[in-house]
Amino acid sequence: MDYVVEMVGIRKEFPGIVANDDITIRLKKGEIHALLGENGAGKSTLMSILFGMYQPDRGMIKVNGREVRISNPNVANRLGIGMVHQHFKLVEPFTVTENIILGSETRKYFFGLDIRTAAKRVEQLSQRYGLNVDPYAKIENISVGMQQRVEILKMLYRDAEVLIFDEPTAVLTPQEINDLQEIMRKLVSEGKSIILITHKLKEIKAVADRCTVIRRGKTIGTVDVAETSREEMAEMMVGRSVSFTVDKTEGHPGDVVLEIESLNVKNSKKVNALKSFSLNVNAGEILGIAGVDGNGQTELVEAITGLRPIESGTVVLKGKKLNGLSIRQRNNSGIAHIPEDRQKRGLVLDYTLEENLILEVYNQPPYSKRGLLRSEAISQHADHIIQSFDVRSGTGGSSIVRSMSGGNQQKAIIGREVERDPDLLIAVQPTRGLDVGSIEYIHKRLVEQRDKGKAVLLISLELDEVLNLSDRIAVINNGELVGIVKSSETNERELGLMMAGYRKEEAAHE
Ligand SMILES: Nc1ncnc2c1ncn2[C@@H]1O[C@H](COP(=O)(O)OP(=O)(O)OP(=O)(O)O)[C@@H](O)[C@H]1O
Repeated sequence: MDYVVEMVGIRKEFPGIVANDDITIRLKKGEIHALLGENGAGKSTLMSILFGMYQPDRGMIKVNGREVRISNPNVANRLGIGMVHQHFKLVEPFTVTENIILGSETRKYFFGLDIRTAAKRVEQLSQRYGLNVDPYAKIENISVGMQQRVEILKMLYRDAEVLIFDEPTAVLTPQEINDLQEIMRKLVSEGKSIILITHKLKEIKAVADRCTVIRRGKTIGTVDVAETSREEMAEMMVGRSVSFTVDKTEGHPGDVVLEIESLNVKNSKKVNALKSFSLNVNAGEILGIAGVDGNGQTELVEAITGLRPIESGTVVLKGKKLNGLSIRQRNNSGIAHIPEDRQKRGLVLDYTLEENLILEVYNQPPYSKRGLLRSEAISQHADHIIQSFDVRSGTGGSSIVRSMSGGNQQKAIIGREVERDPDLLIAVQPTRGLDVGSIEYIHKRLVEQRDKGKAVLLISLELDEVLNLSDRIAVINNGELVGIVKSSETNERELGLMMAGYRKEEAAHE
């Protein structure tokens, strides 16, 4: 059998946890091979080993049939292995070509003598694989989807034959996801081989040939994707059957909790991002915002939470005007916020999990008394959240958050915010990067919040999630409210049209 990469019996231990415990995965030439596993199952660790960032404690790696030792990423590159990380590693003020040659530049390139030759090669690669990237564009001026293509070009420029994608669609819009899938198909049709880490079973069904499932550091098996259902893969992954729909009864909305009236807000480029935007969210309801990324959702959340100034209009929470209040004052007024960017806004990565779980309340009893932190209360609080939200990490509350898997970081934030018992819970992309088992769990917790009488404002780019979870859906387009629909009376098609700017009545006739 023609395997381009074989990883056999890989073991990797971190303090307090065996991240990879005898894992085996074999990649055939020209296939898209999905790597599926729960949050913290050990996928990123395994791929970091293949990319030379970690050394395995045990096990063997073969590339094109030859046993190799991959001591660092340069060795991986030389062996034809490239990786697109979850968080891109690009220099914003540089151009596409400059970013691509960075690290592989010869003296010639460095002194700017031959950027043009490099740009030409970038252009050729871009055309060959249908990437459509302008070699001279600056990174700061191109979309996230384009930036990802630059990362792909970086691998191709270094003649990578094996391409590792670590949750590549987590940051993409639905259209960009389709485009990326096309690109992947093109790459394998030209003889490249792909390992795709993803939690999205739909995507695995759409593009992958085979799928290796791991659970808690161990290989469960490798299956042929065409012959395996989504349910079967989910069950292999979490060890129990998983429901893909949200179980919820009819909501019982109460009084208005959040009142937004004629809100005008500018974005970072000083362009109007919200235009006379009005919306109410009631107690006991989940109101979902549906929209293509970049249509004002981020600015809306920032205006409510105090991260962005309001030009005009009002934001009122339970009868109290929030305009002009500080972020802390708003927090104390009853707002909890699960932010879009968990690493930048949600966590202090070099703090412990315990410390992260009291970020907004560390100065309040029972966590501090007469200016002193009370470690026992802080530990108990952390243990409670770790237990009830199934947050997995090496050494519990004392784990440094940076070392935790992305999904477990997210569960920690959600636990922290829900436990604050807010009147309004703003959840932005709450299940981004989470496995299906955790998504099911988080959805239940959000519905539980609703049933307890909280107002939940959900912002998600996953239309499935908005439809499944919300009671009412507000569609936003270009900073304006297109309309509000009941989720029980709409469907993906109608929402899609409204997201493109059609009013509800027009969408019905399209
Ligand atoms: N550098 C490290 N130091 C200590 N523990 C680590 C380190 N890297 C990973 N871990 C732990 O190893 C386990 C596996 O993590 P890994 O990131 O490989 O999981 P994953 O399957 O990629 O998860 P996710 O889907 O959430 O990204 C986790 O419990 C994580 O906390």
